[in-house]
Order: sequence, then structure tokens, then C-alpha cells
Amino acid sequence: MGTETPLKVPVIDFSNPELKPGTAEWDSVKGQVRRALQDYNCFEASFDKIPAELRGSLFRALQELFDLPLEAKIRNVSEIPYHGYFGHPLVPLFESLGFEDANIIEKVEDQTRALWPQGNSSFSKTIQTFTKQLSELDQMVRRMILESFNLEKYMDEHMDSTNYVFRTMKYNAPKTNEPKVGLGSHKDKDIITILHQMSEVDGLAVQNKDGEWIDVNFSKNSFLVIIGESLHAWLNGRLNATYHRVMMTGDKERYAVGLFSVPKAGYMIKAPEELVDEAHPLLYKPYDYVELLNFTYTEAGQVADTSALKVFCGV
Ligand SMILES: O=C(O)CCC(=O)C(=O)O
Ligand SMILES: [Fe+2]
Repeated sequence: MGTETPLKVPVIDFSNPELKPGTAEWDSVKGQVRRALQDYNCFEASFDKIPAELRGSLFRALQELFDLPLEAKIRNVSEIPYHGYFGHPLVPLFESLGFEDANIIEKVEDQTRALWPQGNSSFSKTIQTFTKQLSELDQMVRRMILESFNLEKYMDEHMDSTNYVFRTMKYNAPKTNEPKVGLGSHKDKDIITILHQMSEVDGLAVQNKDGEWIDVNFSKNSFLVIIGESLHAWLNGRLNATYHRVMMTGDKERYAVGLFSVPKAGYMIKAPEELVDEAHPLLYKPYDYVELLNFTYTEAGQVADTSALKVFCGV
């Protein structure tokens, strides 16, 4: 009672400069990734490729962004549900803005002008540079996952079928000692999400394969890799999407960011034939990610809640 060691998310080191496909180091990390995803549905990547100055600039950029008046923040809109502004008054503690194609400077500049009509080039540059650096981790992890299932032949198609959405998150302090929901338990609908915490205020928890909640303690070099439902569907259920939530206590706000690799509109997510057999019947009919998101906005989608994928295209 009270003496058990708290569960910890596995930490995997991605800092070795020798970490290149085909090396022994690569294969060792790939094995760790596969095991962690099987048992914990996620892992913490220790990744040192983001310079401290860039991290500092991003933190200042986030503060500048969330300090904008609400009438400016709600101009962060997208045709795709959940890709733009999300927050007050819908969810009390949480606010989030998104930048689509965040690795492409011109695209970020366009979206920045919606917030600052005169433009804000240092803001755009910071978001784009951070996305670009972090996308290296996204690509390494996805390459390892495909290799670990012997799906190399789908590598180019898989990589080319996604875009990057960069999301910024702020959670206001509830000013209580009792935990308050910042963001309720959910699974992301994308391929993978890489979460990073900017302020030293924890609150994120993830569920392992046994349904146990594990608190994530971030450090400056830690990036939490979680699985989205579209990867779960594409792998015909070989890996599970990660349930996660944010609980807030105390009087400090929490800032975080996430890099989402999202399937492109119009691309049909379809499990490769190698992953479908008698022991593993097809779980989901081919679907378009944007249509799945649109469905979650309908009444039926809201009722289905975390079962939306199954209701939408379950076999
Ligand atoms: O704030 C976090 O760490 C998690 C955010 C999240 O789960 C989301 O935006 O989907
Ligand atoms: Fe999420």
C-alpha cells in the first residue's frame, strides 16, 4: 500500500548520431520501439536535436499566441474539424490552435497572418523550424514501425500519404489541489502524435495495454510518441491507439505542443494484405481520415465517442 513504484513509460534514446537505417544501433532502437508500443501503446523518446534556443523561442511564441485576444485566436480556422482553434467556452481549462502543413514556411505564414494581419515572421519561422526538426523523429519512428512489421514495400506510399499539423496547447491553472480535467480521455485519430511539454507543469497521463494510467514526467529532451487510430486501423489492429488525458492541479498553467502526422484528404486508409488473414480478419473498411473526422462532428459520431472509428467503418 503506497509503497509500489509508480509505473513509468519506457524511455528510448534517439540521440545517438549513428542512428541510421541499417545499423546495429537502428535495429536495437527499432526492437525497443516495437516492444514499448506493444506493452505501453507509447514511449518517451529522448531526442536532443532541438537546440535550447529554438525551444526557448517556441515557448515565447506560445505565450505571445495565447495572449492574443479571443477574437484573434478564433480566426485560426480550418476546413477540417479539430485542426483549428479549439477551446473556450467549449472546454473551460483548455485552449489549442493548429497549423496545417507546418513544415512549409509559406503555409505557416498564411495561417499566421490570420492571427496577426501584419504578419509575424519570427513566429512563423519558429513554428516551421521546430516542426521540421521534430519531423525527423516522426519519420524515424514510422520507418522503424513499418520495418518491424516487414512492410518496407509500403514505406514511400506511407510517408507520402501524410501531412504535418502542429498544435499548440495551453491549460489554465484550476487553482485547486484536487485534479480537474484539462482534456478528457481520448485517442487521436492521426497516424502518430509526438507530444512535448513546454512549461514545467505535468498533467498528461497515458494508458498502457492493461488499462493502467501512467503519469508522464517530461524533461526538456523528452518527446512522447503516441499512436493514433489511423495507424491502428492501417496495421489492422497490430498496435493499439493510445488513450491519453490531461489532469490539472495547482496554480500554474501548462503549455504543450504536438506534432500530428495526419493522412491527406482523399487518401484511403486500407490495411496491407500482408496483415489480413484468418487469424487477423480485416477490422476496418478503407476510409478517408477527413471523412472520419467529419463523422465525429455528427450526432452519431458524438454518441459513438471513443468508438467512432468502429461505428464509422468497423467490419
Ligand atoms: O497536452 C497534451 O500533452 C496532450 C494534448 C492532446 O492530447 C491533443 O491535443 O490531442
Ligand atoms: Fe490527444
